[in-house]
Amino acid sequence: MDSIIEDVRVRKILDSRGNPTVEVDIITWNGFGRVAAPSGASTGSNEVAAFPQGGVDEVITDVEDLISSELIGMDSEDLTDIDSVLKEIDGTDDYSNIGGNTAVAVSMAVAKAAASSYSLPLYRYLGGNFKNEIPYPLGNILNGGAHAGIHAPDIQEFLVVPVSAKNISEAIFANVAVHKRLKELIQEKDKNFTGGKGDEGGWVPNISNYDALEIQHQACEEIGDEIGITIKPSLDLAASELWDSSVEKYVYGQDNISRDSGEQIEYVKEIIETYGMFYVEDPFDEADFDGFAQLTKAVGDKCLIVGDDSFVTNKNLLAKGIELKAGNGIIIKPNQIGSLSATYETVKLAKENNITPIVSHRSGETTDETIAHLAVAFSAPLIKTGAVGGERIAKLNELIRIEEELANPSMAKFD
Ligand SMILES: O=C(O)[C@@H](CO)OP(=O)(O)O
Ligand SMILES: [Mg+2]
Repeated sequence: MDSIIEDVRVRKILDSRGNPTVEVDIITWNGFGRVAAPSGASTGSNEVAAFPQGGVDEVITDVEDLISSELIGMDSEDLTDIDSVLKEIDGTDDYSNIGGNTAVAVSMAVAKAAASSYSLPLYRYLGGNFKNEIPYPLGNILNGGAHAGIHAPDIQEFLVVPVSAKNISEAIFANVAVHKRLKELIQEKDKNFTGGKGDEGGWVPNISNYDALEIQHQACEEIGDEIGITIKPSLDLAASELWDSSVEKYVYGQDNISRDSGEQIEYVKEIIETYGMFYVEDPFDEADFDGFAQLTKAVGDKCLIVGDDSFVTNKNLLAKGIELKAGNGIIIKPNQIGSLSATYETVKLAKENNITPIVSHRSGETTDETIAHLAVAFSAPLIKTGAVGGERIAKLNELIRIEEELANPSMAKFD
């Protein structure tokens, strides 16, 4: 009774890029859940459709009534049933009628409302009482590619992980210390740098990919020595954005260099070895499972090789990746797949096969903090959610609050 859905409200709100997105409220007899959907700029081609053709406005005018008439009276605890109902209402394979962002916001808001109906935080409702591990934050310190303007490095994300931090506060402040130091190092390389930032709050300088890798490494070492924590560099190459199928090459415009698949493998391998990369996401085009497999075989024992656009949080694509050994990590973004139940199934399959799940934000975000709860509930050892910026710190600060609530908190362990 406490968790029966009494009302569903959908509204149009702003995201961090100034684009419209949906926010959903689910009201139960004794609870309330609110979730806003994020959106990507470098999206995988197999992601579900974010919105119907008419965009967020169509969701508000047509879709809201359809959803609320079906969901009112259902029990918010029956999430898999509710996710099936949403799929039925939509009637397509990719949520192109109601929008994957609408579906996922409803799905996650239903889970939050169920948790709230029993006065539980979401991470505990989903993960149970014994959860006590906090994920390490992957902080974004320099932005390039589709998250930045022209003359930025081609590599999309230069990230850092404070792998020996003892608690989340130490971890988060280590990341921002690197972010701050990096600004000083950029100013030495790019005399015209005005302090500009990209979509995820990392700096956007006019420097080469090589220079960016060098100062990323330097900033990690310097801050690590100063505060006594090991901080490791990481990358998201978002290589589908670099792949030009007409010439079958990865095009690095900022460096004026193109690499074929074999050269790309060598290039990424060399970067991992030279800089001691902890984590490398999307080093190849989303369809190049063979490239992923070769790199994983060569350096997968010392670096996480992570699929984002290749897997799009889809358990069937992950199953193919497992079979081909195309990576040892998977990015988890609920809005790529359109429901919390499907997200969970993918996480489960990953864990059963020793594939590390990394819960992640999108480049277009809101101040919604739900993914912080998901990362704890799923026992994901890493969360990728930026280092600075209101929509990024919403998740990081929530992790500080969650850690405070846990009985015997510890940082996550890597298997
Ligand atoms: O590629 C990525 O991993 C993400 C988030 O960092 O970017 P986007 O949301 O633009 O897909
Ligand atoms: Mg990515």
